[in-house]
Amino acid sequence: MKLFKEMESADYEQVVVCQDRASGLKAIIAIHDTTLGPALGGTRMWTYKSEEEAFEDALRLARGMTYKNAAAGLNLGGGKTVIMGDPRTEKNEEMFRAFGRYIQGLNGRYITAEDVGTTVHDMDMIRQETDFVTGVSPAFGSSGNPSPVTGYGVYVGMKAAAKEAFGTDDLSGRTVAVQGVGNVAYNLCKHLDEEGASLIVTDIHKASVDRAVQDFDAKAVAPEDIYDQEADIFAPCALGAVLNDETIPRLKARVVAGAANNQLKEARHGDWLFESGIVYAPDYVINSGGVINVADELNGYNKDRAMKKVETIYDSIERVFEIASRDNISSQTAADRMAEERIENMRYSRKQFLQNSHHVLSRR
Ligand SMILES: NC(=O)c1ccc[n+]([C@@H]2O[C@H](COP(=O)([O-])OP(=O)(O)OC[C@H]3O[C@@H](n4cnc5c(N)ncnc54)[C@H](O)[C@@H]3O)[C@@H](O)[C@H]2O)c1
Ligand SMILES: CC(C)C[C@H](N)C(=O)O
Repeated sequence: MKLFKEMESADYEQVVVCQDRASGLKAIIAIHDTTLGPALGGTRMWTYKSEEEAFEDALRLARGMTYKNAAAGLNLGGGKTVIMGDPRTEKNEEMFRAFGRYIQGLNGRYITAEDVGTTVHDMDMIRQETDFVTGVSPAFGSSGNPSPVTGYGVYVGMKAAAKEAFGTDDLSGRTVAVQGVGNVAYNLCKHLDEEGASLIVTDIHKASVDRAVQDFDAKAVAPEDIYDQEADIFAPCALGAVLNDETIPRLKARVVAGAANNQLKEARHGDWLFESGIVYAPDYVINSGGVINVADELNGYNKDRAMKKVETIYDSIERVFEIASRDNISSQTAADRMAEERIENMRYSRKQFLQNSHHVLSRR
């Protein structure tokens, strides 16, 4: 990979490579854009096949956070970290503390939180070395694990997408096929089950599938078969790039609405969904509940305030569909326009020099 060329292509600001031999830390912090404020985005720990794959993931996810935070109306830019390693076997306290020190060295340009492979406990270790971490234990006055709130936000956004497709946001009697029943999707399934939806689930970990079958009377299918299910809604809640040349023709669902980041393999797959009449809830809009929740910590966490803001995901999804139908463009392009417009407007309105500018972190 030609790093500078890649950074130039989407105008990334900074990439920080962190290495600590004693703990085994190998981390890449990617900061995409800080026009709106410090870059907030989680830390993913994953067994990447190569360094190149890790860099690509960090860059893509960081850019996604810029759009997510902008579309959610947060005064935050976008960034993300990936740690190379197996989250089940290669974690240790020293690793997260070394990582925390690197974050502290960025002096507030980047704030972290959970993502796939990291937990509240990991954030607590990072917190020992830096002020710039969210999603730590509630005992510290923090919001804790963001996944239940992300799951609730996806549920709220799914209702808005259902309204667009079926004329009603009532999910009772609907069938939802869920790919990956991990932290977020388990919580999503809980809300769907309570509303009376039927669930079809899959996961590469049998224990996760068994839990959903037992708790929600879900039907289990093999990971490869999830795209072919007779369902009203397909909810991708595992990893990215699952909407692609091979899978889109297999979908029977009228709605795609799920938690995973970077669901479209390429931008043209969003156009394809649009042309096929499939209502797609753009990933970074529908899955913004977690970041909305942890961002509230920067003002001193208030759960009611955070949840009220999470409810606005319904309106944001509706707004995206309005723009899409007004301009005859895909929902993904509409969401991008909405986010880019906000960033450009703020870039303009913040152009005056101020000696003591009001910074989100100055309230901490
Ligand atoms: N946790 C959050 O608050 C949050 C916020 C926004 C977005 N997201 C995104 O949502 C997704 C899920 O996050 P999570 O925190 O629930 O992670 P998680 O690791 O708890 O859950 C992901 C699940 O997907 C399963 N999985 C992986 N590959 C699969 C495959 N090919 N087929 C079927 N199942 C597969 C895993 O076994 C796991 O159970 C990720 O893409 C994440 O980036 C999470
Ligand atoms: C809670 C977060 C700051 C990040 C979350 N993993 C996301 O992708 O939105």
